[in-house]
Amino acid sequence: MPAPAPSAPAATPWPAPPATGPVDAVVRLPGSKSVTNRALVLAALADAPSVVAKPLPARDTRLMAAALSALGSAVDASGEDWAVTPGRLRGPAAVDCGLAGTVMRFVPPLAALADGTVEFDGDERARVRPMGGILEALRTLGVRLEDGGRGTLPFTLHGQGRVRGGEVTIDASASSQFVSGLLLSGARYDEGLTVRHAGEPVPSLPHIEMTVDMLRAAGVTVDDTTPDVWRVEPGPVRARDVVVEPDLSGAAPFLAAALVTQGRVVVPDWPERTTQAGDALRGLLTDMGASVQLLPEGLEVRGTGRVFGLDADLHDVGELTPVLAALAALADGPSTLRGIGHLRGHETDRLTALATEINALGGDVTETPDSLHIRPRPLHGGLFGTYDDHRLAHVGAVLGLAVPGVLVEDVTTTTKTLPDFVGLWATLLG
Ligand SMILES: O=C(O)C1=C[C@@H](OP(=O)(O)O)[C@@H](O)[C@H](O)C1
Ligand SMILES: C=C(OP(=O)(O)O)C(=O)O
Repeated sequence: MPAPAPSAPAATPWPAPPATGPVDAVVRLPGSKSVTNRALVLAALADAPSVVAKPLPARDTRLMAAALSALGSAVDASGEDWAVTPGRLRGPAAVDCGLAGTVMRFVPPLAALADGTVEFDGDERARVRPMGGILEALRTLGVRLEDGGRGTLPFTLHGQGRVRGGEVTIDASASSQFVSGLLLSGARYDEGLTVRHAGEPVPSLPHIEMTVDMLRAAGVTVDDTTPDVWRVEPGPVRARDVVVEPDLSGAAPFLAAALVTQGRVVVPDWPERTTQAGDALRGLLTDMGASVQLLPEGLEVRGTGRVFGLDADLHDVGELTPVLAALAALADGPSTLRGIGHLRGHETDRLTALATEINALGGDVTETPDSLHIRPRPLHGGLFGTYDDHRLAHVGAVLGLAVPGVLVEDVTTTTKTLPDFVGLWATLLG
């Protein structure tokens, strides 16, 4: 087993800058994590070389590039666009998943096609993220795996160079990434793959739609006509150059700043149509009182002076919860964010982390197993814990716009999905 990364020395807390007036900024965001990591996996499985243009150059995507390189592809991630030349999938290899759900759920089904042993591990916190759906499915498909009976990282996978495929039934209520991961590699299994979900509803369905869309664009036949059943036919994955859309979920803290400061923020290149969960921000921020317009120059969000409380089911777009919770804590009225029990298996238990940290600044947040109730109260400064979670750092930054003295415990957690959050935040504030 590769040794887990040594724990980093304690970070120096980052003083979240208070806004001195309404923000008025154009914020250009790097590529979507979800699109980049799907594009990289598909490029490594493809029948010829391809280019992933405008990828996200951040920790999660660099870990994906490293994993695919370790398994036999040539991934040149040295430039602005990344070139992928697929190679014969092979072990022995060691895959560091970091804290990336996309790496820990998308790479094992691909590694099952490799010839040789592949060892998977990740950060300490990655070792408690749910993996059951992927590990059980691979075992059902005849892939030999050793996980010490834990059902989580670390584990060793013994690839045989091929997977017969067929049909698996899994419980994907903990993460849509179980389904996405299996579908992404399924066309390369001898008989293709049918994935059936049995259990509580699958979260983050737009992310599965993104997987299906990107597979179809690569020439794979996918049937998703029956709810909770997805079928990928066996066949080649066609090489195709992809231009990655900006990361719309990563836009959340910047757009939130427009509401908090009664300012204006424009995010260029916001796609007219997309499967990214972050697109739901248009409706959600409107519900919270913003004026939101898709203009030729990008998505424009203006604060109107009011921040309404929000009552919303975020089951499909859970990754937006942290920043919406920050806004809710600063709103004019109470909020209920529902359908988000699965966030307890994200980078950290986000429901407990959000309640604990907002309350530590004087807030009034209560959690149920799958929701947060947020009643705004005057907040005060203090240390805002980040739990290695990029989106918790975003929350500290948004609160810090309105509350003097917020210290974000470890702002470097943001490098999971943004190479330079602090720099972009400084641009935002002028
Ligand atoms: O497939 C993806 O790219 C993602 C799926 C979602 O995961 P869950 O279904 O585990 O929530 C989302 O929260 C995560 O940020 C990215
Ligand atoms: C849940 C998230 O990430 P991951 O891809 O690691 O699951 C997230 O980015 O909010």
